[in-house]
Order: sequence, then C-alpha cells, then structure tokens
Amino acid sequence: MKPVAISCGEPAGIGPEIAARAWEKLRGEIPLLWLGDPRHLPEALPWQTVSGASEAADLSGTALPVLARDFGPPAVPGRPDPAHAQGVIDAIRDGVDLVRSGDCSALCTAPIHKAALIDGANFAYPGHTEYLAALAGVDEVVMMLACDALRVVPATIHIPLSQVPERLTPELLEATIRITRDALIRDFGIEAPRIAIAGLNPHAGEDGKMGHEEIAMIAPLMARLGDEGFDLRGPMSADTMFHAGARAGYDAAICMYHDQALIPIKTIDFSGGVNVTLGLPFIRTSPDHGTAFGIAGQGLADPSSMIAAIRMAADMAQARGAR
Ligand SMILES: NC(=O)C1=CN([C@@H]2O[C@H](COP(=O)(O)OP(=O)(O)OC[C@H]3O[C@@H](n4cnc5c(N)ncnc54)[C@H](O)[C@@H]3O)[C@@H](O)[C@H]2O)C=CC1
Ligand SMILES: NCC(=O)COP(=O)(O)O
Repeated sequence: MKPVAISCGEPAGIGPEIAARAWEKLRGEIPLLWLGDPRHLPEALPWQTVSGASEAADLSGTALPVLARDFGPPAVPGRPDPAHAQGVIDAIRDGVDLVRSGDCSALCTAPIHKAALIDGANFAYPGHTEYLAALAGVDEVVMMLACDALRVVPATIHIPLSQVPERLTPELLEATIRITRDALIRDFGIEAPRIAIAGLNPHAGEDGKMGHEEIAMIAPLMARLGDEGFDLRGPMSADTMFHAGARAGYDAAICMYHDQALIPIKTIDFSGGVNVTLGLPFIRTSPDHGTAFGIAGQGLADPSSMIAAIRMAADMAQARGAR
C-alpha cells in the first residue's frame, strides 16, 4: 500500500505528538509519511528522513518516515509562532502534490491554527477545506464529520452566523446534497443513502411561523431531488434529530451551519470523530479536534481521532482501488 501522507499541522499544538502516537499504533498496519520539521516531533520517537514516498513504505514499520522541511525557529508548546506559518502551509501543499501524483494514497491533515497562518503568511482561507478546494481547482467541496454513530455535513462552514441565511442558497444546498450522496455510495459503501435535512429555524420553521427558509427553499429543493430518486427526509427540527432513535433513520444529516452539525457529533464521540472532505479529486481526512494548545507537549493528547482519521483515509483509498 502507498503511504498515507500526514501534514504536520500547527507545531505548537498537539499535531506532531498525535501523529507520533498514531504511527506507534499503526506501524504494522498502514505506512505513513510525515511532512514537517522533525524537530517538532516528540524526542523519544524513532523517525528517519526520506527523499520521497517510495522509501516510506518499507521504513514505516521501524521508524516514522519524514519528508523534512526547516521551519526556522523551534516550536514552543501552546505558543503558536507566525514564523512557522509558511512551513505549515507548504506541508499541506506537499501532501496534496504527493497524493495527486499517486505517490501517496491519501492525505491526513493535523490541525492548524488559522490565526497564526493568517498572521504569518496571509493565509487566505478559513481552513483546510477551502485551501484544498483551491489547490484542487474545484468550486464545491463538502465537509463531513463522521463517527460510528453519526455522519453530519454543515452546508455552510466557517462564516459568521449572521451570514448563514444569505449564503444558504438552493444551489449550495443542492451541490452539498449531491456531493454527500455520491460519497456515501462511493466511499462508505451505502447503496441507497438516506439523507436527513435539518431545518434552519427552530422547529424547522413551525409551518412558517418561526422562519420561512424551510417552506421557501429547503422543501421545494427536497421535492425536486426526490423526483430524481434521492431519499431525503425532513426538513427536520435540529433539536430532535440527533438522539439514537432518530439517527437510526438516516445515513447522514445535512445541517445548515457549522455548530448545528458539529455540536452533536463532538458530543456523541469527540475522540472517534473524523473530518473528511468530500468532492476533492483525492482523499483527505483529519481528526475532528483542534490544536489543543492547553495540553500540547505534555503527553496528554488522545490520538484516537487521528488514528481513526488515518484508518478512514486508508479504507477510502482501498475502496477507490488506490492502494
Ligand atoms: N482541522 C483543523 O485544522 C482544526 C483546527 N482547529 C483549530 O484549533 C484551534 C483550537 O480550537 P478549539 O476550539 O480550542 O478546539 P480544540 O479541539 O483544540 O480543543 C477543545 C478542547 O478539547 C481538548 N482536546 C482537543 N483535542 C484533544 C485530544 N486529542 N486529546 C485530549 N484533549 C483534546 C482541548 O484540550 C480543549 O479542552 C483553533 O485555532 C481552531 O481553528 C479546530 C478544529 C479543527
Ligand atoms: N470546525 C472544523 C474545522 O475547523 C476543520 O476545518 P478544516 O481545517 O478541516 O477546513
């Protein structure tokens, strides 16, 4: 199998240590290639620089293969340094190049601190999702967070809540539903996906008494896609669609904004959730959490979500025949 590339993420966060812990767990199972400055890895970790992905597969059983870059100043846990910003961005871009060339099977990204990238390198994107879409030259990508118990998709992502109603267009919602359905079939092996659609407003608008987006936009779009054969359920009240009984009725939930989607999944399974970008011409996953500055460098970080993200990336690569 071709290695899964892992971009380092924010060096002052927990990214390097959870990658190291993930390598310890997966070393006999999935070859890895870490992209970053090896001075940021935990001291006791066996690692070795390589010049390309082809050297990583054999090495990965005994040491973490590293495609090394010099980020300049050393990292201080918990204190992000804008001087590292370009190195962090370059590691993501290296990962994309390696996956697009076929040298790596998938990309798994460790968490970034968006503010440090903006301050240090004028990073023009609110997150990986939008940066990866730009690198890939695609207009529409979808963020899905997935764990064993739930898959959620925020239709709008990193924008202020006040902008959600205007950004929530039928076109955006339709593209989100189509990309999600395609991915459920292709990457998750679900032949006839059942997709729940959340309302935007309390009680899904209460028949127009608490908001009109459900009647004016969401329901008509659902009816049109239903005529095409899509199995769509809703618009559902967001407050009652995530308990266990409700979750049994769908394979993924499309939500209208970031917190509507991410609060339930991070509450149900913070350590097992995986962030996966759908609609890219390559595979990208990530842990569902952030940089966790408060515990960085202390050996306290739980690597479970990183491990789940790498496993999901490898499984998706296998499903696509890209191993
Ligand atoms: N994919 C990415 O690049 C993501 C990046 N972020 C970034 O991370 C930064 C911090 O965001 P926060 O909202 O504070 O979320 P966070 O996920 O970093 O931390 C939230 C809480 O969970 C704990 N936590 C997180 N991961 C943990 C782990 N693996 N083991 C044990 N405890 C863990 C933290 O210590 C903290 O108490 C922000 O700059 C944000 O933009 C956040 C989410 C995803
Ligand atoms: N809240 C999820 C998050 O910030 C992940 O964003 P991305 O970096 O994967 O686009």
